[in-house]
Amino acid sequence: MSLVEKAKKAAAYNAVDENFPANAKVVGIGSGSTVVYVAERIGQLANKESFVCIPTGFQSKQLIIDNGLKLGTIEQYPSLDIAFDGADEVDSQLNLIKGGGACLFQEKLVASVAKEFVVVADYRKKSPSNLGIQWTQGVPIEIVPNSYATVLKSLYALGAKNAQLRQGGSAKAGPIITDNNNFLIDADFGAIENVAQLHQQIKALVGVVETGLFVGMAKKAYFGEESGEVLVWGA
Ligand SMILES: O=C(CO)[C@H](O)[C@H](O)COP(=O)(O)O
Repeated sequence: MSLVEKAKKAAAYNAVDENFPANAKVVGIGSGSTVVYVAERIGQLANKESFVCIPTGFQSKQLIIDNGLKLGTIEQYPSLDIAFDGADEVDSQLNLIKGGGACLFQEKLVASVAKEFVVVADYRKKSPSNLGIQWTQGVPIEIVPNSYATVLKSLYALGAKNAQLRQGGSAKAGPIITDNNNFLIDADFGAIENVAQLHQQIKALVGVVETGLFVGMAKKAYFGEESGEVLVWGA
């Protein structure tokens, strides 16, 4: 197992071991490569029949099923005891950039209704100061497909240095389609001075479904370090 992979696993296992509520009934499972280890660890719990897991997308749903966990929907369970998810970048205030894996909207929906939201990541995700320094691919923004041209134009007006419709690359000709049948834009604003304000400005654009800026939502962040230790930010 590579150093990065070991770091992801250590962060995920620690986060579950230290935060999983004994009497949890509804648990959010996020998306990405680090959350794979969250689902694995939760799948090892002796009481796994006593709670239901809510996914943040297709991959997440498969993780829940593959680990023998009970699958539920956010429509059935609109309030969660805890949610775990990865991040693309985390600042010291626990603001996040998310959506690198294109699961943005459902990830925010699940996190927004969880009593506790715990982030799991490897050492590369820590921002030295502002968001946008470590993750330079741009802020992911989920949009209604036919609004892409107007939203792109507006993002440049808001100060984006670069904004691109995310393409499927060799896996798909044309833009990526999210789990909610939307498009994604990645907008690079450089180092973000005011995360909350930028989120509000982008969110106000017609056609924007949700931004990948998660402001003041996470309670804790667990980082697997290169040394093998786990660093915890937050309460
Ligand atoms: O936001 C996400 C998906 O949209 C992921 O949580 C984020 O990209 C982190 O992924 P990984 O754990 O693979 O680094």
